Parts: sequence; structure tokens; C-alpha cells
Amino acid sequence: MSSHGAPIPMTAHKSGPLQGQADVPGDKSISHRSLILGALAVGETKVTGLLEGQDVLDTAKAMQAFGAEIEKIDDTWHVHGVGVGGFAEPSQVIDCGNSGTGVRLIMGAMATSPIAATFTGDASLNKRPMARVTDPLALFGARSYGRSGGRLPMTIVGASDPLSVRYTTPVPSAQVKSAVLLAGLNAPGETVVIEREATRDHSERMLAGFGATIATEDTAEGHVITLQGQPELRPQTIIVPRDPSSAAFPVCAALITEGSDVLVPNIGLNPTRAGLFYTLQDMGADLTFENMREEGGEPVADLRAKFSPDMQGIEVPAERAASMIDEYPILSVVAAFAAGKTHMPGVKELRVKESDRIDAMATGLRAAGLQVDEGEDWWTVHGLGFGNVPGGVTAKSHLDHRIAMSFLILGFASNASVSVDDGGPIATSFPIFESLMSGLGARIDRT
Ligand SMILES: O=C(O)C1=C[C@@H](OP(=O)(O)O)[C@@H](O)[C@H](O)C1
Ligand SMILES: C=C(OP(=O)(O)O)C(=O)O
Repeated sequence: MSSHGAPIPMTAHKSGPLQGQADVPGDKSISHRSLILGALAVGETKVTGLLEGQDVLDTAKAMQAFGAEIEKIDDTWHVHGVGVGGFAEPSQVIDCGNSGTGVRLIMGAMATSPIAATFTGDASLNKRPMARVTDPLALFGARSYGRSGGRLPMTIVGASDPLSVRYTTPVPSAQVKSAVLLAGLNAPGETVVIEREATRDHSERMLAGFGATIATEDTAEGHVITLQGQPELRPQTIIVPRDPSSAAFPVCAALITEGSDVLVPNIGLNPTRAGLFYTLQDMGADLTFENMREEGGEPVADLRAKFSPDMQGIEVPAERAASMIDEYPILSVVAAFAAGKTHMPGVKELRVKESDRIDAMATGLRAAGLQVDEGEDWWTVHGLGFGNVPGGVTAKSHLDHRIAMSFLILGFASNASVSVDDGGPIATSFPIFESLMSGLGARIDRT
């Protein structure tokens, strides 16, 4: 089932060449944060380039439920914030749909205000672990009442007299880090988050942009982030860069589809996000970064990807995992068309995303003719080389946009067409995926 309606089966057929320019939508992580920090600032934040995917629209609705006024005029989203500590208690259940980022960041943002809120989501989100967020929020004094195993639906009762917190994240997660930092905004004194492996740093960059005092330091303990509580956040004008995690799909499609040459302009290349592109280059992909520049405090480049029939399987460095965590499903498809093994260690987190992404991809790839080996925190795809991938499978998308898009791209280059049982979830992060890919010359239809 799609998150909001009947399943939408889709089929991708052998395609090529893919050619032209792919204008992918705005960055999902930055879009969520623009709305949440805009809601916590005093005055009007203006956002252009916002991703209008369902995940982000659900966060906009949630911010309205907490008292922010949000309207879209022409291409600009206007967020009238209520200030740190100014959230109202919502009168309705907050439905975050399919979005782990939405629910976890919003729980953090409300956990140090004297209000209660009940959160729910779709069948995928309601299976995902929330204790990773509610454990640190309890240190501030917030209480949570959820289903067994720390699952949604869940009510959070915010702390009326929040404590200040120093917390080491037990898993590499920007969502956990961000939830703690957002809670720290309305706590007195300093909030300190320590991560052993650096994860995407959009919250830190944007908090600084809104005028919070925040510092990061690399020490023997790890990456240490210190935030001064109870600032007055100043409203900002934000131009959201295009999403590298969405760019990954046309880039990888071009690499494996005969004769392709695709330009994907204006892609955010924050080093905490760009791991996939370096991995593809290590595999021998014809992928170049053109016109490197800085925009709105984030590094940006135009990506050019050309058909690369001679890619080799590699050992993907485990320490790169956080910087490409959402890209492993599509990397596994590219790996199928490379020669030899691609081994991907250090990726346990893939098992608690919108689906168990190792299991979802391994099952579909095996049915499509590949050998895939897996353990709890690693997997290996045995590449067959270009022209040798059978395909001819209907894969389950498990309410997971990245699984659906990855299998469709498999279908552009495999010998027989590939279907997914439900392409509906694609709208959570990449609502224009079908039209964009068709515009490049890909053969994709609803079946
Ligand atoms: O903070 C964010 O915007 C995100 C963090 C990552 O999740 P984790 O924090 O669970 O690793 C990522 O998978 C997700 O798509 C977006
Ligand atoms: C994991 C993802 O999103 P979220 O955790 O926000 O649901 C994703 O977009 O790949």
C-alpha cells in the first residue's frame, strides 16, 4: 500500500540512452529543518526550493498544529515563528506519515515545553524505533508513553522545568543528534551532544544561521557539539539546495544505462552527505563535479554522469557509511552492473529505515538473478557486469521510496523489465521522479 491510498504498481523497461538535464527537488533534510527552525524563530522565515514531498508537507502541517503560521505564496514558503518556548499544545494527533526525520525532530523540538503531543505515522513509521530519541529526551525531563518496544503512536509530555543534558549518541544518527539539539534550545545552560562518527550537520549549520550559539569540536571523545540554551532565533531567508540523495537516482541510472550523458545541476555536496559520489568514482564511474561553489553555507556542484560500462566492485569504507546511508539501495543496483564484489560493511542502521533495506534489496536482487550475501551489519553484491543482469522481477517496495526507485532503475538496464508492487511512496521524497526520468528518456509506466 502507498502511504495515502491504493498501491501504485510501476514497471521500468530497458531504456537508453538517458540524456539531458535532471533538475531534482530540494533537500529533504534541509527542508524539514527550515520549517522547524522557522517555527521556532521570532518573525517571518522565507524558504524557497523547499521539497514539496509528503514527508515535508507533513512537517509543515505539524508546525501549524504547534502554532506556527505557514503559507505558500508563489514559490516561497512563509513561516511565522512562535519563538523558542512558544509552541502551543496541539489539539489533534500529529501524523508524520512516512517520515522518521519529521517525527524525531519534532519530538525533540517540543520535549522541553510544558505541553503534550501524540504522534503517529503510517505502517512503516509505526514500526520504527523511537527509544533512540525518547531516551535522551527523558534526561531533559520529558516523559513518553508509546507502544511496546518504543513504537508510535506515542505521547510525549514535555518537561516543564527542563534540565541541561550532555549526551553521547549510541548510534550514528543525525535524527537523534538533532532531536537533542532542538530540545536543548529551550533548556537552560549548555546542551552537549557527542557523536563517535560525524553525521549530517545541517542542524548545526542552520542553528548557527538562525543566530544560536553552537560550537563543534573534534576531541578524543568524538565529535562534540555544544549549544547554548534559550536563544532568540532570528528569522532567515533560506534557499534550499537540491537533494544529493535524490540526485543519486538519475546519476546512477545514467552510469548503468547504455549511451547516457546526464547533467544534474546545483547539488548540495556537504561532505556529510556526498559519500555515494566518491564511492562511484572509486568504482570507476565517469562522474564529474563541475562548477564547484558555495551557496547558502553549503558546498554545491553540477554533477555530470556518463554511461560507465567498466565499473569494478569495491570495498566501501565503513567510515563512509553515515555520509551515504540513504544511498546504499541504489548503490547495490550499480554494484550489480559492476564487475566483481561490492562489499558494504558498517551499515546496521539500514535495517531500521522505512524498511529493512538490506533485506528488501537483497530479496529483490536475488530474484533478479544476483548473488547477495548479508550479515547483521554488512552485505555483499556479486556484480555480473554490464549486459549480464537478468532482471524480470516484481519487487516489493515495503512502503519505502528508496527501494521503489532503486528497483525501477534496475529495470532501465537489466535484460528484462522490472516492476515494483507500489511506487506510491516515491512521493514522500521525490514526487517528480517518474516525469523526470521519462524526460531523460527512461521507459517507465504504471502497470
Ligand atoms: O537527519 C536527517 O535529516 C536524516 C538522517 C538520516 O537518518 P538517521 O538519523 O536515522 O541516520 C537519514 O537516513 C534520513 O533520511 C534523514
Ligand atoms: C531514511 C529516510 O528518511 P526518514 O528517516 O526521514 O524516514 C530516507 O529518506 O531514506
